[in-house]
Amino acid sequence: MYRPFLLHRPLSPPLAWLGLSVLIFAACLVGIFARPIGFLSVFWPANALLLGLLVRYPRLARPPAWVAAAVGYVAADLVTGSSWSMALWLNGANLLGATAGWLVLRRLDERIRRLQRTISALYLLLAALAASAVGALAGCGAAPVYFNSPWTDLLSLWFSTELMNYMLIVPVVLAAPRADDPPPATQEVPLIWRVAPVSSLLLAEGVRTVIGGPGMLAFVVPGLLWCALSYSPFVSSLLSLVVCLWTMAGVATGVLNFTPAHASDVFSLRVGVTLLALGPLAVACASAARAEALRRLDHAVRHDDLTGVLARRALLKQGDRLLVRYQRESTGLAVMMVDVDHFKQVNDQHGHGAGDRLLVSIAQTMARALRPHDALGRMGGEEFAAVLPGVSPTEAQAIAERVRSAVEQQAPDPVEGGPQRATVSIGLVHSATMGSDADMDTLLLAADAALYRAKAEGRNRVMVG
Ligand SMILES: Nc1nc2c(ncn2[C@@H]2O[C@H](COP(=O)(O)OP(=O)(O)OP(=O)(O)O)[C@@H](O)[C@H]2O)c(=O)[nH]1
Repeated sequence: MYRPFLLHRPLSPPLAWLGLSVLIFAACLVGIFARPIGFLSVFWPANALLLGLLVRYPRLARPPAWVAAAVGYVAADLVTGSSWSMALWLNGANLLGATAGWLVLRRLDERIRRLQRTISALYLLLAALAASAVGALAGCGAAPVYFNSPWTDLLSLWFSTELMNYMLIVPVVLAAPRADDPPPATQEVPLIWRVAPVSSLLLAEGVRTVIGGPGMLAFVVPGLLWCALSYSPFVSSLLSLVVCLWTMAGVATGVLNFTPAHASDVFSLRVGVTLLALGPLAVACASAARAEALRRLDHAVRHDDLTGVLARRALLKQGDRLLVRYQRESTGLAVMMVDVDHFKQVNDQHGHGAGDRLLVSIAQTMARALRPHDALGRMGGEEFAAVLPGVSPTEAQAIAERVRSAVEQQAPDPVEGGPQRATVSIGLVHSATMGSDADMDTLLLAADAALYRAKAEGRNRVMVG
């Protein structure tokens, strides 16, 4: 069964704001302890987490969220020994930066925000640029006051660090799976192909450790692209986060054989590494958009566009599959053909629109009366069919009777002047009575013959073939 990564059931807002405060506090502590003494941290996840959560959960983004985040930020600074004035200045800049990014993303269509559109990566870059620029401009004046360094140094350091954090962390928060996501397409991909993309990343890591030099920064790009084509945007952005942070850590510790010659090269390195992640992110978004379009197309092809039940061909295919399986398991299955009685009169007396509405409501009533694993389809016009797997002939008859009675008792058309009552006639056959070599066509023909008799004997009844 598909397990969501993040909780779907929404927390009550006060609890969510409290959680946000605690999360920001913890994220700041992580950033502070990763911070080289007296200067800003390279890894500062708090702002990107705040931006990601505000965009992902619009219900959270109300004034108390900013207050909660501010409490988390300032508390973390105070417990680690910062002065009040420094805590207020730097965290005011943090909040302003995250707010700028939120303003860019907040009104976008949900699918863009959830990285399921090709354009998502560019919007994310725009938001990250805005957030980093605003945060850096608001905070850089603190450099001469608290760090005894020129404000321009802090401007470039803050901007490049923040750009990296936003570009790497926000996609992970936005694309993390939710409980109501459609289950991922179940393609039968052999294990070796599933692990190959991530293995290629590990290989590239090994190769670039040996070769070194500035070009090694891009050695991981083919692996990241392959991952983006093979995995979800969530997994792919998580891998980009790990690879890019590892790149920075590898350069800082000397494991990756490349040392920036000047201070300005550090800025260039950070921005370059960040932008390396943009390509795979764009590919992951485009690939998610394509997968969704294919899913919709497949759904449209397999379902009847008026009633939403299976289309004829899809029902026959599913019936064939079920027949093979349940004949082997010896319980067999039943097939019923259902035809709406005197439907022509509905069209003639109430109009085609009322006829369409009646077909939709009958399909819904039948779907409710059937069991969840029964297959219901529209064969054409006002004729439906259902395949009932794993039932005895007696159980099948009870289900068919339940369907007939549910339609007879369904509420009248809510539109004034619409049809008040509808009934269906049902022809039913069971595979056990048809011989072991009966295929779907044979069962449908027999069910159709039984339906014909149900009509002949007065309609609104079930006849067993
Ligand atoms: N509104 C609507 N009518 C449809 C649709 N498809 C077929 N029909 C109509 O369904 C009617 C079927 O009529 P008949 O085959 O004579 O059957 P009936 O009136 O239901 O009579 P019995 O089946 O003998 O009870 C025709 O008038 C078709 O035009 C549809 O998608 N929407």
